[in-house]
Amino acid sequence: MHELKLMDVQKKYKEKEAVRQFTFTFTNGVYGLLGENGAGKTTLMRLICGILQPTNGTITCDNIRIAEMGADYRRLLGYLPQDFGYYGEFTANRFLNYMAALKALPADYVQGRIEELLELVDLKDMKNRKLKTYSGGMLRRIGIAQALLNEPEILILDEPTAGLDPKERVRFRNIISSLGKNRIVLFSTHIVSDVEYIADRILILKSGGLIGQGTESEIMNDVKGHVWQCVVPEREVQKINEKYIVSNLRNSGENVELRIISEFQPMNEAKYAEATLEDAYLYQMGKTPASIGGE
Ligand SMILES: Nc1ncnc2c1ncn2[C@@H]1O[C@H](COP(=O)(O)OP(=O)(O)OP(=O)(O)O)[C@@H](O)[C@H]1O
Repeated sequence: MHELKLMDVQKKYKEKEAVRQFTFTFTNGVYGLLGENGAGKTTLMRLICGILQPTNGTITCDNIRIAEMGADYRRLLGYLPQDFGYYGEFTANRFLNYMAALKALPADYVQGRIEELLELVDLKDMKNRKLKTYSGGMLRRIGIAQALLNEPEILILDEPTAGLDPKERVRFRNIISSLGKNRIVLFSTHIVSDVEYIADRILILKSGGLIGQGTESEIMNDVKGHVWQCVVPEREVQKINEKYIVSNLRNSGENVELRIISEFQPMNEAKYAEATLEDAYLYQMGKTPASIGGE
């Protein structure tokens, strides 16, 4: 088992601070990195993969700086970039063989490994079809398969669910869950339900800073008692929206049913409601970025 440690990691692009004071230690398990577009997820992942160098701070694997480990670190790593490129004219089988050659994997190992991976991502029957005929979900699954060719112990997946339909999301979740048992799996998303159930720990990134982290129940605990439901006339909605975090809003005749996140009862008629992970995320997003660290 490896220990991947980020200590006070900062990445600046000229004046833009894309990642700030990021401190966290990863060990085996599935980590869901949640944040809106532009939060710094891709930058953080590229730093972890050694494609970008931090402006400040250190990234170590088992107490050795990853920059010093070079090829030894790359051997541990599997990466699915957000803008994962593929050749439409290649069949899945040919593409995986090509990627295996780029990774300089031994030929006698490759064919068996490709068969295993095609089985894992449920594309065995499609292996001789050209990638240009694949759906978005199938391409993402082939992307995961190529990242797994070298049996990585650290697997980084940048927005692996982008563009997937609900059925494909479920399939993806099942694949990820099975992978987290004996490696570090870090995947990013801006969709709360992607991290539900499958991430052992959730990391919430806002403006480059880690504003919250924990298991799903730890993250939910923070918002418990702060979620309220009430029905108000439509004309009051705008005022409430300006004052509180409104996590949901549903028209009901002349009135509107609101779900409000607030540490205090927002109005006398407001009733306490059961919190969801979406509420917890919005509650955390209300906080300002500051490094809170974590194990
Ligand atoms: N090469 C670059 N030069 C300058 N600014 C950059 C560069 N790459 C990213 N940024 C900026 O850094 C911030 C973080 O970007 P990043 O791509 O890491 O976020 P993200 O959370 O992955 O977002 P998305 O999901 O939209 O890709 C953004 O404000 C982005 O505009």
